[in-house]
Amino acid sequence: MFPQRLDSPLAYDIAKAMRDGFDRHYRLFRAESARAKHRFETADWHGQQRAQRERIEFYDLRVGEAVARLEKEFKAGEQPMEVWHQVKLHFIGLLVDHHQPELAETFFNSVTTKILHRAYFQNDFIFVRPAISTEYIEQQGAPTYRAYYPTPETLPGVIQSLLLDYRLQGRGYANLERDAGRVATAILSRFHQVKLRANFQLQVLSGLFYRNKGAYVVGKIINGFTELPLALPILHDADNRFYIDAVLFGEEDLQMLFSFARAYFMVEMEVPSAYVQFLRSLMPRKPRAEIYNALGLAKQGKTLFYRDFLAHLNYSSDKFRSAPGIKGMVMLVFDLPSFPYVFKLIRDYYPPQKDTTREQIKSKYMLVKQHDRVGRMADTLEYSNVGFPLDRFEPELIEEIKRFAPSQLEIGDRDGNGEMEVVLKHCYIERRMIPLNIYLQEAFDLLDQPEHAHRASKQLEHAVVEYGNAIKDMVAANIFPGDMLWKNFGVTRGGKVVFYDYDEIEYLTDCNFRKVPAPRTEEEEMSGEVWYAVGPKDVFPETFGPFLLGNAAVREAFMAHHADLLDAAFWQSHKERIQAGQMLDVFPYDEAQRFKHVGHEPYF
Ligand SMILES: Nc1ncnc2c1ncn2[C@@H]1O[C@H](COP(=O)(O)OP(=O)(O)OP(=O)(O)O)[C@@H](O)[C@H]1O
Repeated sequence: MFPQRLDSPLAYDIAKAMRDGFDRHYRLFRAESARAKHRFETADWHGQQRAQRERIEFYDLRVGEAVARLEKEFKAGEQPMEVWHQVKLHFIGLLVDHHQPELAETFFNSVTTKILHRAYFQNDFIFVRPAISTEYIEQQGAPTYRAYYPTPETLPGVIQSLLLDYRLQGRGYANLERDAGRVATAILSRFHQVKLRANFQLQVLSGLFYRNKGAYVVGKIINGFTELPLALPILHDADNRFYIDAVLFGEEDLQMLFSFARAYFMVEMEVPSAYVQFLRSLMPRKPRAEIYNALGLAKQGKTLFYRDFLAHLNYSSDKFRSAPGIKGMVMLVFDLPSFPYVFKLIRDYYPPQKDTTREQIKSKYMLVKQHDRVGRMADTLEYSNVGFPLDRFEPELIEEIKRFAPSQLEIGDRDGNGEMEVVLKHCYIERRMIPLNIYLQEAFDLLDQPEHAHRASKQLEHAVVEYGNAIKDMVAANIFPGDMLWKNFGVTRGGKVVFYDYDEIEYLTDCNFRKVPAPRTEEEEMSGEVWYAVGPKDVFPETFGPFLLGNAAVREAFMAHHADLLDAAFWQSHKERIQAGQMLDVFPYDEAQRFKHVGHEPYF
């Protein structure tokens, strides 16, 4: 019910305290993101990763502080409905000229739902959809992007200015002229058969995107009606001078850079919605939720994801079902065929070989969230008490949840609107992929059909090579996947192989990689059992083969490219490298795209 009067000073004070709470959050978030520049300039790679990890916690800390303040100063939880109606309206008023109104609304929802009791948890009090528009928000003197208007002749010079406009301090570019020339050559070779139009221009976001050991210029080239997305990775050479490593062009390359399987960027932004709008023009198929996530604004990502999900439910009629593939021993996984995500519940009981607990599993998922995911570990969104319409579930799936995760399930009319809901106490949501075992099986099936055999053998080889590359990228980032069976990996739309089963994941540096000892007696040799003592963190890489390489074609491809994964020395040497403090680059683009491999010299 819309209040007739806005006359409660208390409601105003509560709204104001909420906005102050949000402003404090964004100030700290932004300051931490801004410090990424200095860490990049000074090659503080460990600091960069630590900050990426720690920034994830900021939101919950600030929500907790705001809740405590509202309870202490205003006894907010005891205020009647009339006051809360007015709080929301005052809050809207306070956001009129705000530069992050969508984030502030989400913050309001987080704080409000923590304070109001479940019976009160009504959509009237929170922002079910945005109240304030994010269109055309501008800050004087701090434009979201910069535009440059070169001709083919001035392009190298313009690119030099474009790079210098980021005002990176430190040891400077090793050879700015060379790099600008290479970038200009790459751009002109993309446009050499087309007429350059009067509006030919480069637009680049005014903040650099920092992650791990890289900083990225992100923008687009416009010519006539064509727009070509562009990104330039800036790295350090051995003398800590900067250089441009490659030019990434087009939506696919940008999607790789912004993949859900990578750590979040640090970007200093006054108006995040304007960044999202610009990035969306580069990757129109990427949901806004994922773009907010990639920018480190995970709570906004979650909010938008849930809104998209509810909208999708309204415009679809299929049913939630158990996900295709081999069932998990610790996770119960389901999906909605028309929706490209899976939902994962932790089971209440695990078979004896899974010596774990709900808390341990959650901590492994948290480890992955905070770690550099190197393009090989899917990000997860974590939800509590999430509701789904009961009539959209296959009855078998409800039975499965009742049987294997009863503690997580509640069925009832939570909103009192006459519609029965399935409420799941805790679940993870992640991008759906094709499980690698299914992908391989499809290839095996086709191998027997002469007209498809060639394509199938290529598919198979690609999958096996990518699988090994995925493991090696994780190794580079100090991750031992634990359970390396095919079924624990998925194939993305872009053909990348990504890991998604985290319950046995360990830091590589915590594992003990060993060779199987030589048998001392004939009985030991013949026993067929593990006769040697095995510590809890011992790993015997040479024993992986029998589980993975039963199929001859798979074995051949694997041994040709990744035989080193079966050798304890390979793992041990990486462990020692990491222990010595070295951090490897895992580039979000193909090795072949790097300038050092691109043969042609610049035109200039
Ligand atoms: N992101 C995903 N996309 C598609 N299918 C998935 C995804 N995540 C999980 N699955 C399916 O659900 C199954 C179980 O998932 P997961 O491996 O996470 O569970 P688990 O209980 O940890 O498995 P395990 O028994 O190997 O420990 C997978 O084998 C796969 O078939």
